[in-house]
Amino acid sequence: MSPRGTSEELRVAVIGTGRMGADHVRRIQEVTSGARVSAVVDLDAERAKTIASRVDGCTAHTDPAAAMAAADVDAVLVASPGPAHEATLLTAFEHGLPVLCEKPLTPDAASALRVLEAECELGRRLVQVGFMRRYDAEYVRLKSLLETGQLGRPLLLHNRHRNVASPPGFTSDMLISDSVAHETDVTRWLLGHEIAAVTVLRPTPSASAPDALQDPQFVVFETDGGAVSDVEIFVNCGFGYQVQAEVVCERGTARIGDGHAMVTHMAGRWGGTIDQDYTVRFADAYDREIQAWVDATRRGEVTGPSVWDGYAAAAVCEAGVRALTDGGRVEIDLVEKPPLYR
Ligand SMILES: NC(=O)c1ccc[n+]([C@@H]2O[C@H](COP(=O)([O-])OP(=O)(O)OC[C@H]3O[C@@H](n4cnc5c(N)ncnc54)[C@H](O)[C@@H]3O)[C@@H](O)[C@H]2O)c1
Ligand SMILES: O[C@H]1[C@H](O)[C@@H](O)[C@H](O)[C@@H](O)[C@H]1O
Repeated sequence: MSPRGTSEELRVAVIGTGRMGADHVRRIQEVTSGARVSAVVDLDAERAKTIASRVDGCTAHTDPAAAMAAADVDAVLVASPGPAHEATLLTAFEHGLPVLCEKPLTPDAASALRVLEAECELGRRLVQVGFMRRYDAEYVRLKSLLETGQLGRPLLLHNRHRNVASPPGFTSDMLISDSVAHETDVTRWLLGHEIAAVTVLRPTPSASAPDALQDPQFVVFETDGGAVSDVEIFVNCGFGYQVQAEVVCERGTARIGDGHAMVTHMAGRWGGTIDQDYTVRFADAYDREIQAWVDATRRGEVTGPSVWDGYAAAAVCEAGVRALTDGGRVEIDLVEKPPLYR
């Protein structure tokens, strides 16, 4: 039963129908069971209308609050840009609507903390944050292996995060706040530690990077559990979308993301293909993430990455941007974890 109690299927309002939002509309309609899109919202009215016209009975809006007030909306999927998330989340709280909020929860620690305080005020979780790597089969296997304890204590985590090319308007700060946001969550989730300090090294930028973009960057996290996690972020690597992780433990190592699913031998060469973007590399993870959210919401539960995870990631990214700008090592000071998230 849906939370508003009127429909067997979860009726979802998708807010922001750009690249991710449009893909999630398709996913909910064609892949996910137990849900349908009943409303879409975009500041661009034409865009909202075009996406709505693909779905029977779906209404188009330009104002998120109007969509959330509609009687045929049980839950909200937020896929607008990060700076718009706080206002939408607070409105969803007023209506008691469960939310799947694309990363980042919000772009900075202060706004993330306001969302956290508002959810604590409600006294129950409503939000799952879209850190979809937690639903990727390879990451899940790596996490399961670490949990068996066979490899011993994790000492180091090496992450590589490469995009073919950065979109227009992508800034040096965004390599951290938009891209490394994923590795802040992966580090916290895989190791079960909070990130206590961050340092960012700046190699000479690639000639392929657009003007003035500091690309690549090398980010080093120190965790409160004594581990070190490093991230190569390179968003104009040109050749493919690559996300890799290797954990070095006391008694062995484990590595994912080599993309060796199929190896071909032909014309004097051997090798395979490399995915070109996240919609392909993480397609299965998005499918599982949205299905898990729909299933939990229909049971009246909230699972997955929480507002606390979103807040911690925002605080680490903010410190990372400061480390990039000012140089040196920046410590992260989180508020005490509220009981709602323990
Ligand atoms: N999990 C992932 O791997 C992943 C991948 C890409 C993007 N994202 C996240 O998804 C979100 C959207 O990214 P995108 O690449 O689709 O962006 P986009 O720019 O393609 O689309 C954003 C859309 O939101 C609309 N919009 C802007 N402000 C709005 C508001 N206040 N209310 C309603 N609509 C509004 C814009 O008109 C646009 O159509 C971001 O938070 C981004 O970080 C996550
Ligand atoms: O917003 C996108 C998205 O989060 C992708 O998963 C990541 O690889 C990109 O670097 C980022 O710009």
